[in-house]
Amino acid sequence: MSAPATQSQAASSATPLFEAQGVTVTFGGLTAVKDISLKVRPGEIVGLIGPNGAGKTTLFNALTGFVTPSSGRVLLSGRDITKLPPQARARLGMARTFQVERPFEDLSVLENVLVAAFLRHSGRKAEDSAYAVLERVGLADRAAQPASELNLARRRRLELAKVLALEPKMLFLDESIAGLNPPAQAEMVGLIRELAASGLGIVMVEHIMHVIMGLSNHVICMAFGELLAEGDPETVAHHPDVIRAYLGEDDD
Ligand SMILES: Nc1ncnc2c1ncn2[C@@H]1O[C@H](COP(=O)(O)OP(=O)(O)OP(=O)(O)O)[C@@H](O)[C@H]1O
Repeated sequence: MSAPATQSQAASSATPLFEAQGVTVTFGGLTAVKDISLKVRPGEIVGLIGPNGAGKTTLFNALTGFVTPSSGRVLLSGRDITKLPPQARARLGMARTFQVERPFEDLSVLENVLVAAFLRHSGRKAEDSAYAVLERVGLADRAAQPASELNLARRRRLELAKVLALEPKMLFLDESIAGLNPPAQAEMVGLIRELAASGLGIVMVEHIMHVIMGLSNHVICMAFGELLAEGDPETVAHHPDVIRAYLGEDDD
C-alpha cells in the first residue's frame, strides 16, 4: 500500500469501472428517470433506494441494457456501451440478477450454472468453473438436486451463481435479499460483501433499508425519477428529503 501508484494504476483508478452520465428514460409523456449519474469503482457497492415508483427499476434496466435511455451515456471501463444490448454487455463483463429468479426448473443446480459457465469456457474448464461458483455461494452440496426443489434462499443463491459463472467485473443485483428470513438475509449480505472484497463493482436495488445502508459505500436515493440525495449511507439516511420521502412507507 505504501508504494507509489504506477501511472497505469493511477489511470485505472481515475476511470471508474462503470459510469452513468445524465441518464434519462421517458415512456411516452412520463419521465421515469431524469438525469441520473453514478460511478462505481472495483470493490465498491452502490445502493439505489427510493419509494415505490421512484424509478429504480427503470434506471437499473437502463444501466443493464434492458431499456434504452432517451438521453445520457453508460460507460464500462470508459467505453460507451449505451446502445449495447444485454448479451453484448455480458460479454464485456456485466451481469445482472432478476427480482424474480428464473432457473431452469427441470435442470440440476449444477446444470443451471453450467449453462452460464459454457458461455465463458468449454468442456472440463466450464465444469470446474461451475463447481467453483457453487462452492463460492454455498450450494456445492446441492449440485445434483433439481432447481425446482430449492427453497427461496437457495434459489436466490443459484440466481447469483448463474451470473457469477459469467465471470463479471460489474454485478447488478435486483432485490436479492428482500423476502428472505433474517438468517438467509445475513448469509446473502456476507456473500455480497465477499464479492465486493474480491474486486467486483456492484450496483444493488434493495428495499430493506438497514441492509442497503449496511452494505453500500455510496447510496443514491431517487424520488419521482429524480435524484433526491446521494452520499455515504449515514448522510443519506439523515437527509431530511429522504426522511420525508419515506414517511408512511413501510420499508422493512
Ligand atoms: N415500460 C413502462 N412503460 C410505461 N411506464 C413505465 C414502464 N416501466 C415503468 N414505468 C413507470 O415509471 C415509473 C417508475 O417505475 P419503476 O418501476 O422504475 O420504479 P421503482 O422505483 O422501481 O418502483 P418499485 O420500488 O415499486 O419497484 C412508474 O411511474 C412506472 O409506472
